[in-house]
Amino acid sequence: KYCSPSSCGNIHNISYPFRLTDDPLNCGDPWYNLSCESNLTVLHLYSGKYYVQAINYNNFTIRVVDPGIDKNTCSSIPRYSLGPSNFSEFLDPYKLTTLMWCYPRVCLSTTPIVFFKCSNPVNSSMYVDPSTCYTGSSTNGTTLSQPKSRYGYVKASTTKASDFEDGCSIEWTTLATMSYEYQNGSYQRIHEAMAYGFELEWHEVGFSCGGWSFSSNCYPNNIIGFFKSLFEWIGAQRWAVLFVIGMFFTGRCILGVPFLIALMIYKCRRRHLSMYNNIEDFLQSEKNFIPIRYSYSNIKKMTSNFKDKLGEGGYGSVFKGTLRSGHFVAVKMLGKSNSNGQDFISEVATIGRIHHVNVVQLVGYCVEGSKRALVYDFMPNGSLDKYIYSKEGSILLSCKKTYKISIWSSSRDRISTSR
Ligand SMILES: Nc1ncnc2c1ncn2[C@@H]1O[C@H](COP(=O)(O)OP(=O)(O)OP(=O)(O)O)[C@@H](O)[C@H]1O
Repeated sequence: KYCSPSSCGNIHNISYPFRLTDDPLNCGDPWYNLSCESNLTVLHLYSGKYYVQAINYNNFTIRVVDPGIDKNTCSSIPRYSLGPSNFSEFLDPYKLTTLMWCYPRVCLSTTPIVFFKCSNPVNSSMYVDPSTCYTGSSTNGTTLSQPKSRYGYVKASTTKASDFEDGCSIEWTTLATMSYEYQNGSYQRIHEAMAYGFELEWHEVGFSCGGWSFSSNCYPNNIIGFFKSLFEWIGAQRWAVLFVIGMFFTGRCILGVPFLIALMIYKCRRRHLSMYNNIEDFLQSEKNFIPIRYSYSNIKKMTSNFKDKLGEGGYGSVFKGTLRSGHFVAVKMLGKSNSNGQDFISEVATIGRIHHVNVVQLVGYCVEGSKRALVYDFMPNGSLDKYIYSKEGSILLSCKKTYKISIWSSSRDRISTSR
């Protein structure tokens, strides 16, 4: 219904329900096919081909003319025979109907034009002698092409059985849209009306599918009908559908990848944040016991940018540092920590609380993002294990002293060797 209009010859507005035979299948209604032949728009009616003169979409009428009629040649006669009975009397969406228009002063109707052949001359006002048209005078009903024994007449109105004159038979009929006053006029007027053509009406009103409709097809109102019309629609719009699917997947790729990256970053940050939260919560709850908190820049400063490395333990490297007071410290950088900061928490929670002459003192700590450090008193003689597990011959401690230290030592090995 929404296809752009087609055109052929003088007819430029061929649109729904009409369609040209070459138009796309989804355009127009197949019941209203027109063909374009030698630049003339043709309507096929029964076995005849009629030239379309005009299509009026406001009053739903199409005007056609018989190709045999030439408006300048009075002797031209219709090529095809057609009568009112060929058209529906009802408002039928699939059939054209004859029509009658009545204006305030005049009524126009699609009138049957009946061509008679009679064996005797007829004296009736309804029977018009066509020979008057091209001879200028009556030749008693004979036309130039007719044998003298037969008399030709034309009657422009609906013909009942009682209208038949003796010895007359119908040769052929055609239609012309004309007013009533033309019906009783001369053959010239009747010929003019035939050259104007006849109007037929189509009916869009009352066209209801009652189910799933697609283009001019109607499908039953059930699931199968729905899918049939859906697939037909997809078939007709396949380029648009392919475009939308393509856009969908392209969009997914373009937007999906950054979205995935953003999601991963978010998840990662959440994990780290929860770890930091664990530590911060612990520090808040234990603030009465725990030692000084240093910033990471403090740590860098006190270790002169991690210049002097003392050793490497299970959790990271230990560097020598100096506090502002001049006091030496050992700074343990917790690098290989477990994910939720438990190692840091347990170290601070245990060592931070212990104040014993034999246990190395935790002076402070640093928590800044993923950077964590523990600051201990510096033991100038190094780790106890250096003495306990030293190679044979280099033992500096007597057995008695080693035993004494062992008794005093806690589960941790940070015990002052200076004692
Ligand atoms: N307070 C300190 N004073 C001087 N040196 C230290 C101090 N703490 C650690 N060190 C040095 O750093 C090294 C590593 O210490 P760290 O405590 O990290 O390791 P560890 O005791 O061997 O193992 P773990 O990580 O399981 O405790 C020690 O061997 C020692 O030489």
